[in-house]
Amino acid sequence: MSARIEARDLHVGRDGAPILKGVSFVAEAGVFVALVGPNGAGKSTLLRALIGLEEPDAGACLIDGTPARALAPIVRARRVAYLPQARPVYWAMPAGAIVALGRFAYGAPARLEGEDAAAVARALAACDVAHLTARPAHALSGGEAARVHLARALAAETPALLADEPTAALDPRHQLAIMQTLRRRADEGALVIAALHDLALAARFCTRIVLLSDGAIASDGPPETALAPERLKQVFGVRAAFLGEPSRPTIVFDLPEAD
Ligand SMILES: Nc1ncnc2c1ncn2[C@@H]1O[C@H](COP(=O)(O)OP(=O)(O)OP(=O)(O)O)[C@@H](O)[C@H]1O
Repeated sequence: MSARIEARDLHVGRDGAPILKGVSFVAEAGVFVALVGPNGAGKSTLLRALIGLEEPDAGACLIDGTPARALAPIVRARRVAYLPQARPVYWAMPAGAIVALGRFAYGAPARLEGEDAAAVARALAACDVAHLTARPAHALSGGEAARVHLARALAAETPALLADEPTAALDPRHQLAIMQTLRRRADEGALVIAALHDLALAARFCTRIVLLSDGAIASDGPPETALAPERLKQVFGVRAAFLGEPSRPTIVFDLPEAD
């Protein structure tokens, strides 16, 4: 399994306003990258641009060396799975059918067989949603729906997986289980990039943190340097104290003291 995703001096704007202002980075197979930053920093825009859903104003996004927007959607879908931040479902589709969509790019028949069925079963188990497959997707709880949509992305078993807030709305047990699953995917050779707000989870499970601030990379490296307290103060405007074992950190945040 190989995957390489690259942004080269990427500029993306909307309605004449710049959102990403010269983002450059390369991520390769076998790494779990956390993309973190304040609300509005540009994390979702960057993930969308990396897979070709945003047209750069300047610069480029490359998937395995090819501009993302030049890849045919079916080819791109076999290389990169994407979990968007917004996942609305307005109709009574069974949750199991949503997960099965993860095999669509491989031409899977409506009634899954062989490797397609096995991949879906693995994803259902990883996201603890096998008991929900017959339920209509629009009638799931927020966390159940989030896990079903992640299972859809995991079922594709692509060399790269880009996930926008995969742990949002999840209870603590499922947050840990999902982070473990993503970590395992990377250890097995996939490239995983996840936008995350929980910095303690990011520091615990990811070996590389890309900290985005106002459309640019403020730091990029291992958790201990990319999430150093002075960085967090600069970027998030909070005081941060790391507690506990480095392998299982807890972070306590405080608002800055009044001058
Ligand atoms: N369709 C749009 N039109 C205009 N501006 C937009 C649009 N979508 C996003 N933006 C702006 O682009 C900036 C980056 O948004 P983006 O969703 O990428 O941020 P984010 O880092 O993912 O934020 P969050 O943590 O809140 O999910 C924000 O200022 C946002 O208001």
